[in-house]
Amino acid sequence: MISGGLEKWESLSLLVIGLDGAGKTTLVKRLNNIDEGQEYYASTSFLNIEKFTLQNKNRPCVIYDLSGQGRYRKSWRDFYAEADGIFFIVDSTDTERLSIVQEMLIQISEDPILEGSHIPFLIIFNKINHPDALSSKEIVNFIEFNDIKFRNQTLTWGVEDADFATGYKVTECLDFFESNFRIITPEEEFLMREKEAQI
Ligand SMILES: Nc1nc2c(ncn2[C@@H]2O[C@H](COP(=O)(O)OP(=O)(O)OP(=O)(O)O)[C@@H](O)[C@H]2O)c(=O)[nH]1
Ligand SMILES: [Mg+2]
Repeated sequence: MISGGLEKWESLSLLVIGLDGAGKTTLVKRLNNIDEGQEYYASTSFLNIEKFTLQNKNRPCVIYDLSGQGRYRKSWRDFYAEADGIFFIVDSTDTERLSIVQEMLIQISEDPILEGSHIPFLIIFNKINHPDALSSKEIVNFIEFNDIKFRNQTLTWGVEDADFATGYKVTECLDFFESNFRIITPEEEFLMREKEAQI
């Protein structure tokens, strides 16, 4: 049965965060190349909003590309509640700031706004083709990813390496989002309410 809930399906929100210089805007630019004719309708120094279309299901998506500069990082959380998925981009060559990356990820995994949330949260090790890049395995170990995952056990965590400058693994990153985002349909909501009433 087609439900009224489909309206919400029409546009998904993808939040892209990570330290300054990680490659967030590069990803957004690349998405626009992939999907020509995208309308650009807002950009400020803190927030760059673009539209693109998820290829597999032809579903429109709004991407929120936030600035990663220190003074803006506290404002990332203002966008968590509305996000259908989050990409956290890491510069794999920026070994000196991996401890800051770890700190930011710990904060996110403990953030009450994301408590109980099931949205996909993909950590992307970008610039992987650069000669100075650490391997994804090395970064996973350094940031103690298992410990981070343990702090929030409902989010749909994932890791991926990528190289947005060349387009390597862009599709895989989007596939992770597309396969794991989840919107509760009115039918599911109805069933959940029924279950609650029975308890
Ligand atoms: N070698 C290499 N360089 C990349 C890659 N992705 C991005 N860059 C470069 O890294 C620099 C920073 O990229 P941006 O996309 O502007 O970084 P950002 O995450 O948007 O940074 P802020 O907006 O400051 O938070 C640019 O010079 C990019 O060209 C990559 O995969 N490989
Ligand atoms: Mg940027």
